[in-house]
Amino acid sequence: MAATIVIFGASGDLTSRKLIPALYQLYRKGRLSSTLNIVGVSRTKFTHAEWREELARSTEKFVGESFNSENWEQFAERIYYQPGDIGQPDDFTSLSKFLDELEGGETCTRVYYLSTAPRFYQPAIEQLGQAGMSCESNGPRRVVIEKPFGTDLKSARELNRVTHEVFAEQQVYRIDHYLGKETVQNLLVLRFGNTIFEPIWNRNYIDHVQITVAEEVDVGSRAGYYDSAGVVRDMVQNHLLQLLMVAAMEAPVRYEADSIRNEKVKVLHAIRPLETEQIRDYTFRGQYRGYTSSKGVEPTSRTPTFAALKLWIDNWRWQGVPFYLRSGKAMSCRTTQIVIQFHCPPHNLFENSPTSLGESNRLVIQVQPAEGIQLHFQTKVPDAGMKMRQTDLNFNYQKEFRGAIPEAYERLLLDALEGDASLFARADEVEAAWKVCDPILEAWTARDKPTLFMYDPGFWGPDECREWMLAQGREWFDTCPLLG
Ligand SMILES: NC(=O)C1=CN([C@@H]2O[C@H](COP(=O)(O)OP(=O)(O)OC[C@H]3O[C@@H](n4cnc5c(N)ncnc54)[C@H](OP(=O)(O)O)[C@@H]3O)[C@@H](O)[C@H]2O)C=CC1
Ligand SMILES: O=C1O[C@H](COP(=O)(O)O)[C@@H](O)[C@H](O)[C@H]1O
Repeated sequence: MAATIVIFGASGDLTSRKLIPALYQLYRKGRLSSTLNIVGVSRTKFTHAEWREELARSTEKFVGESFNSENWEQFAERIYYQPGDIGQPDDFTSLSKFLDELEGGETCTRVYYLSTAPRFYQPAIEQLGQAGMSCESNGPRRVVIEKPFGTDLKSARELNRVTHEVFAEQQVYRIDHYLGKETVQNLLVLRFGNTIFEPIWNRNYIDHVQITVAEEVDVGSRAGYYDSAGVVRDMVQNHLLQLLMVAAMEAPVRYEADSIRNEKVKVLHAIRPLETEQIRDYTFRGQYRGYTSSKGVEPTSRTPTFAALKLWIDNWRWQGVPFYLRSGKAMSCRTTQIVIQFHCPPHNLFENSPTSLGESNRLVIQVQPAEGIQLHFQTKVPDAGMKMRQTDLNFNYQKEFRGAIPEAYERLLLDALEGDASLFARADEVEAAWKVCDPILEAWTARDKPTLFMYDPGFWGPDECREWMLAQGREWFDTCPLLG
């Protein structure tokens, strides 16, 4: 079936940096229908040709060597631009007419991608409804909504309510680009496509799980947005909780959107709610030195750029196993990793048997940038009695498959066009994620809020966070992945 993707926020950063490069890569790989049209909408007065020229420049910059100008010219023939303001109903009438003419009245899949500031999600959805553009009489109609989906539980519920007045839930694709990352999907394969991991993936063998999303970059040019959001809204509510769900969920019955999302949301429901008096013991907030000098940030800002949480999942599998989540900007290196830390052996047979967690088995899932998996285990040192040493088995995606790892947006855009919502968040899922985060956000802004610890850029967050872990007999896995 023919398809049209309509991008609201056409002149914006996400469109030029991620969406169009991803669509171009899909085209280059022959994965897009030859009848796909791409229509950009924003207020800037581009002609079709001007927008194509802009995109040629940005796409060349962002896809690097894989850019081919001949190929681009063919791809660009299907790119159109329609100026429009989300606040103007007439602009939706004109857009609807333009799309109908472009599609020639044929049955056609339409995907509306909301890549604008979050305050425009609700009006854009309402306008699409008023213009009759969600009606599926001439083919499927879907809406992709970028993150953040709300700023707390109340606003997320309201956005869901408004969305559901116009689109049925199966038409709604709430994006979290971490779910489009190859290694996150590989975690599903690791867990449910093998027999050896599932029997040990529980409280009997696992001491704790660490999920780290460390960024080397600071807030950069997004300081204005970031200062009102902070790390919990920007990273924890979405990306970190998604990683936690995939690591902790039960096996879905089928690889199909609702089976997967049913299991994921059960994990969120099982997270023990943090009582106000526990927030001080179970959460940790930090800010990198120099943050308040960034352009767009209040000099007195107390916005956290670093967070660490200790969460418990109250179910049969995970009882007694803490999940540590940590994320921060301006840290030592860029790394997203999930560490499954196994218990020490129950009996010390050898002279230097592992007696600390740091020496016992550990499975490290490197989500990015050195995509891969490492298993740390003990081996005998040759010719040295029964002395042992920690070593690892190392699977590296790039070495194994010798191809570039596709951008998350490639997979997600293709899935949205094909109607597969498995890697998108469902309404109840985003609300349940806010239910986990709201008490933290409230306690962190209350009068007697916990200390905001400072850290130097280029480190693993505040020293006090390391000490907090050590006091629990555990250590953060502070290792930058080896690249190349
Ligand atoms: N950039 C990124 O890396 C990421 C972004 N996101 C999310 O994606 C969304 C877009 O982000 P980003 O591209 O960075 O934002 P930008 O500020 O770069 O772009 C916003 C876009 O919205 C358009 N716009 C603004 N007002 C209107 C209006 N009244 N009617 C129609 N269009 C309008 C702007 O164009 P014009 O002024 O021409 O109208 C522009 O194209 C945000 O929700 C963000 O949170 C999520 C993850 C990463
Ligand atoms: O959604 C966001 O994600 C990016 C990090 O994404 P990654 O794919 O580069 O890991 C983060 O920098 C940004 O603040 C946040 O809004």
